[in-house]
Amino acid sequence: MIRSRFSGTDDLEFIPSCVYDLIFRCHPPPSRQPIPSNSVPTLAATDSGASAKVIDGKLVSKQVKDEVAEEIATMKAATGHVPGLAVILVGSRKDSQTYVRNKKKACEAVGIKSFEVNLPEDATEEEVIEHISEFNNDSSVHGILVQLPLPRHMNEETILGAVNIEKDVDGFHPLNIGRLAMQRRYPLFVPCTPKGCMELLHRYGVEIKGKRAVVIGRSNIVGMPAALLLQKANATVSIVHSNTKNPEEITRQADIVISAVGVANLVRGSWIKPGATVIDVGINPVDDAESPRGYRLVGDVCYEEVSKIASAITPVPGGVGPMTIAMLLSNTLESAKRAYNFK
Ligand SMILES: Nc1nc(=O)c2c([nH]1)NC[C@@H]1CN(c3ccc(C(=O)N[C@@H](CCC(=O)O)C(=O)O)cc3)C=[N+]21
Ligand SMILES: [Mg+2]
Repeated sequence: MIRSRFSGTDDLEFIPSCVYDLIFRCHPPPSRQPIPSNSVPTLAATDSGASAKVIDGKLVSKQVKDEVAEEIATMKAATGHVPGLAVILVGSRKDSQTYVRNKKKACEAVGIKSFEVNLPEDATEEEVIEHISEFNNDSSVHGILVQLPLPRHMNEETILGAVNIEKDVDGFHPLNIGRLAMQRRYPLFVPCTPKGCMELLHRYGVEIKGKRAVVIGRSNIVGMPAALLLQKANATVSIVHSNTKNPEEITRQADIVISAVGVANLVRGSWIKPGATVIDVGINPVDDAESPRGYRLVGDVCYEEVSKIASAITPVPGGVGPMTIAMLLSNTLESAKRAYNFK
């Protein structure tokens, strides 16, 4: 054990030297994939009164999945190996079960082997960590995802910190987050939802450098990493949160808005600068007797109003959600490529 250079931060007071190397070694920046020839068309500015271009997350996620599937086939032919993703689900939340089932299906569709562990709500932290350790030591597993939220008696940071950072395809390990926050440093993995937002901006040709961006929400899994990614892409970034005095006024300055707060229809037309690009991460259930499930999903953004003012907007569903899963598959492939030294 060696002393870390972070004084006063208890969590990082003692860290193994191999981890220390990983923090301070400058990991090469991820290679930018070229925009494929079958890519979505570049956005054109819309006239006032016209409606915004729809940023189609379903379409882009399909493109990403096709690219991932093709690379996996090539890797399998060359190395004999396929990527493996392990998902750990604790408890029996219906929404979490649905997400995990969808992830499993998505893995199968692209050729990723999936592993699943289901633990009861009253499982102990130690049990969860035991399973994580097993997957850490299993060379056929390249990605480990602990479905969130965890039951309340568990310490999220302890559990996420037990994942080998080289298999942390969610990008939630404190060391991967730390590197995301550092200048000229790169994490081994970027969290899937904010990465999906950036991928949408990239594939739709939205310029980020020098632009004003506002992120609404500061969660560990979306808002905070989204703000860091936008800043790394050279935007000027503000974060609007529950204590912000004038959220509407600040958001109206933005060329790019990413909203991730979980409040249905919070962002009204009056919050948006004409021509801005709006990425809606919210997935909020609202009662709807006509829908087969008894509810439907709406975003944080009042689509009716904002789509008349923005130049581009993601729908809910069919926007960021499908991209989250596509980025998870892409991160898992990247991890396997690193493990087998396959370029
Ligand atoms: N360790 C961990 N990693 C996660 O990435 C993670 C998590 N925990 N916990 C929950 C959130 C949420 N999340 C979504 C994934 C896909 C859709 C998605 O595909 N949504 C579809 C619709 C889904 C529907 O219709 O029910 C859409 O927006 O079009 C949404 C949300 C991943 N999360
Ligand atoms: Mg994620």
